[in-house]
Amino acid sequence: MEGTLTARDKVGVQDFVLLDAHTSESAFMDNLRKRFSENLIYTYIGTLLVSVNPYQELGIYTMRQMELYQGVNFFELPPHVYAIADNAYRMMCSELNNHFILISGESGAGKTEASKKILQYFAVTCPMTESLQIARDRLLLSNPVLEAFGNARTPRNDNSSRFGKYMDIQFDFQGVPVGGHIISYLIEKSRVVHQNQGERNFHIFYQLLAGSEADHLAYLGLERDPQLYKYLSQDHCAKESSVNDKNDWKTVSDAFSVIDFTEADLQNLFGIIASVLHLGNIRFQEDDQGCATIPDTHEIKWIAKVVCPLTLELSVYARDAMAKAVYGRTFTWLVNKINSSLVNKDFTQKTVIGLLDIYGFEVFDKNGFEQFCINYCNEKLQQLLIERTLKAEQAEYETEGIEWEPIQYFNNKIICDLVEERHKGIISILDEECIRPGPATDLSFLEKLEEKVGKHAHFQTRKLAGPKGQKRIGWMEFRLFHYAGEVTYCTKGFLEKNNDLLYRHLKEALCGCQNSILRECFLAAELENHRRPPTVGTQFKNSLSSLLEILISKEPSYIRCIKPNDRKEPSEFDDFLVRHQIKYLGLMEHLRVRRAGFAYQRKYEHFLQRYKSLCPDTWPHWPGPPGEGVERLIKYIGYKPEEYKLGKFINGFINRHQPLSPNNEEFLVFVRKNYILNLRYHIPKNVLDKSWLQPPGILENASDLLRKMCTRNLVRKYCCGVTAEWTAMMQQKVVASEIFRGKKEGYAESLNQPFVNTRIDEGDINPKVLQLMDSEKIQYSVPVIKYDRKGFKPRQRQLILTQKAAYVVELAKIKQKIEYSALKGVSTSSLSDGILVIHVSPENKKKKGDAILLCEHVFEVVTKLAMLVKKENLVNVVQGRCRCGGSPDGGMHLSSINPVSVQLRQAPGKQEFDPVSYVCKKKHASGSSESITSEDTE
Ligand SMILES: Nc1ncnc2c1ncn2[C@@H]1O[C@H](COP(=O)(O)OP(=O)(O)OP(=O)(O)O)[C@@H](O)[C@H]1O
Repeated sequence: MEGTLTARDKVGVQDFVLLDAHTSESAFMDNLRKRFSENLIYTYIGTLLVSVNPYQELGIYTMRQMELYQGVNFFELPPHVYAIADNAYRMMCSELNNHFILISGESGAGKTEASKKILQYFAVTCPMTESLQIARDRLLLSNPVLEAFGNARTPRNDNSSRFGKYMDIQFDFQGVPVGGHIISYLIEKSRVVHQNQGERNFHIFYQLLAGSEADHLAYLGLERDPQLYKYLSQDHCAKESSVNDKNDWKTVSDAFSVIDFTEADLQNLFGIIASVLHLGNIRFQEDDQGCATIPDTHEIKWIAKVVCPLTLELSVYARDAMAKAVYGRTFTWLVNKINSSLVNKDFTQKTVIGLLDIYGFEVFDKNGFEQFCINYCNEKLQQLLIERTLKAEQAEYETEGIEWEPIQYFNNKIICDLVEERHKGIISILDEECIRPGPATDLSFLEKLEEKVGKHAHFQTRKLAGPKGQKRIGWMEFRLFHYAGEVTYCTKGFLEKNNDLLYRHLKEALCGCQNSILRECFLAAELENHRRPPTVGTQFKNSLSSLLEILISKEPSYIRCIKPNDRKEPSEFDDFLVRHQIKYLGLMEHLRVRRAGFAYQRKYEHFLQRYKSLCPDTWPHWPGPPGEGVERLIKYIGYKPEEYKLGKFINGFINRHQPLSPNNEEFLVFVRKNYILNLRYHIPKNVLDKSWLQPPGILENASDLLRKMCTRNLVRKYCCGVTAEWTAMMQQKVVASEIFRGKKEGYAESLNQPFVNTRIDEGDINPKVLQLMDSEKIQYSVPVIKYDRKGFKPRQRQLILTQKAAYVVELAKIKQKIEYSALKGVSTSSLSDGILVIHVSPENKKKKGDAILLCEHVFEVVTKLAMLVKKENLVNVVQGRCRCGGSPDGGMHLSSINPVSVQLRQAPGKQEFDPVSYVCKKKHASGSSESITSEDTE
């Protein structure tokens, strides 16, 4: 096989494993350079693909090329990113397991391009049904949208991803791509308010200005020139970009329409983008008391009214913090929105191929908190690579009993621990500094680091470095010796960025704002929650740990991208730069492991299936055990003994159901170890998760015991986490189930909506009212009821209501009309009409009548009302619609309703009852707000 490969590939070797001088870095470099100069940018190390960015279009991504690689055995064609994609896809289809492709390399090395090529390959070559074309288009078109909002120009890359991206492509049992899911990691929010020399803000700002219609810009209060905006003009080069913003705007706009964004979504989204630009242009002046004032309120009218007695410096900080928070959360909203358009609603089992395109290792002249996070992420991914290749491969040879010379490699776990270890690592120390009382500063954080990790071999500061090293480290800096090289970080801004705080009153303003995207991003519940949110560092650490969990349970493929020069030039191969990347990407170590082992490793069954036609004894069918068939086949072809090795697997496998004996002993140990090791990645996550890794026959008893232990543990954990409020809510849910299960529409959907204690409170009403508000506003004084476990508390609130908000008034009427002792029962219809009727005692009825409510949370309100008056049995779920008068067809009988039932008298007979339209009609008739008070109706 090797011979044919070499003959076909005249330029160097297309698999580094075939290099004679496989330990020589120079030989590796020569091969890479030689191939690059002939525009052969791809080379394998076994199944790992090394890709060198050509910085030019090479014509190697055509339809013809895609067809060529489709379904062809991995080593039969020259190396290509399509071969990696195809291989993962074929394995997924034949072995029905999940895969991921990890694409790594430094900024500008070609990761995003590689992931796009893979996505295109699947889109073109996978089987497709007409109805699923939309899923495919959405997968493809999510890219330009995410790039517009998450990418920016940096000195290293005109289209640099400033967020990490993991995308799952889901396939059905026929291998058709049917959906997807994207997880984003740590978008670089600081870029919104500040960019270094030669860099730009996120593309979308420039695209909107360059491509949007003039009247759209006017509507947003924007001018076309980016230089007019402080957040876009810091580097004085916004216009000289090689990026074509106008064209890109068109692409992005077209993409939006495919991925399910409504006009309203887009209006809100670009309203936010415009607001961020206006926000950046707000200037502050100091008044006599040292407070900041805003001399020119022109911009404010485009955003909102903001009044705050802050100093000049704090005002600038607050403005920028707001811009960052708004952009960051809008980006998360965007990813969620794209996900909802990619979701596949058919819940049959899917297999997935995940694509991980995450920021590469970064070393700038000045490195801050962002670089610290990015490089920590790269350390974690290197750990994964070590675990899954270097370590795993060596362990496998050992298990298989194949002769092996251990390979030395640097295990970077020590650096991961330095950063992430609980209570001891840099992130914990930073968190402690962020929350401790007293004046914590970036400098005090640095001092804490020196005190706590000063002795670590991979950490250094100016104070700790000897006289020689001192000059190269500043007073505010610390240095980490990463696996990829040393990086000096400036601690300035670490505390602020890790805290990522937003003034409460700004949050309040955002919670109540009219833009529905922002209202989704800034929930009122956040203001009520007084617990400190996890810091950015801790959130990032947790999300990386979840990412690794996702990856570790899948079969890996790797693409290592290399950047040939810093000037984005085609055909320029900078030896120094490339050598450095080869080193830190661990390519030589990887090659040594692959070379010491065997380049091609397959299970006996798969090998035999693929090559059985080469030997008359195995063709068309080998009757015996596959291992023996392979041996026969290989001897027939004429391989020398040193050219192949057969693993032990096979004898043990055959005798796996026999009692323990030397024949199967090793196999059973291997199976046990494998199962336990695998099990740790498939442990159920919560008490409802009933999944469990299928055990091999010999481990059924052990697996059963383990499962019980695990369930007990999860139950204990669950019980420990149950609060008094939660218990109370669960009791309410049980009552709700007794009342509604099987009787009322929408009950099943209501199950996962939590009951809350303060449903009818200021916080709840205001956003609702605001949402419903239209131009016609009326001042309205209304008693608002707050109910909690102690009972109802009336309050008087001055609210601004519109007609459409009248249902709030309806709800408020209860208090005016009835006392709880008078409550005799509650009725709802079996439909999802949101209507409930509260029946009162006959004496009360004379005065006030039953109360009819239109309410969004019927299940909750009815349950709580019933429990409050201890009359669960008196809840009546009536079949059919609410009708006035009699109800011969079984609808809800409302004839007992007294004065409030003016509407009933006005709408006699069996007409449908609609409180909202009634109230609206009534108001229109009188033309005054009083017309909808209960006094009036009486
Ligand atoms: N296979 C390729 N063929 C042609 N040009 C390429 C290829 N790969 C990358 N490039 C060029 O290099 C540029 C940078 O590549 P890309 O954006 O993929 O880098 P990256 O590794 O994702 O960087 P970052 O980490 O900054 O996001 C691309 O915009 C494109 O111009």
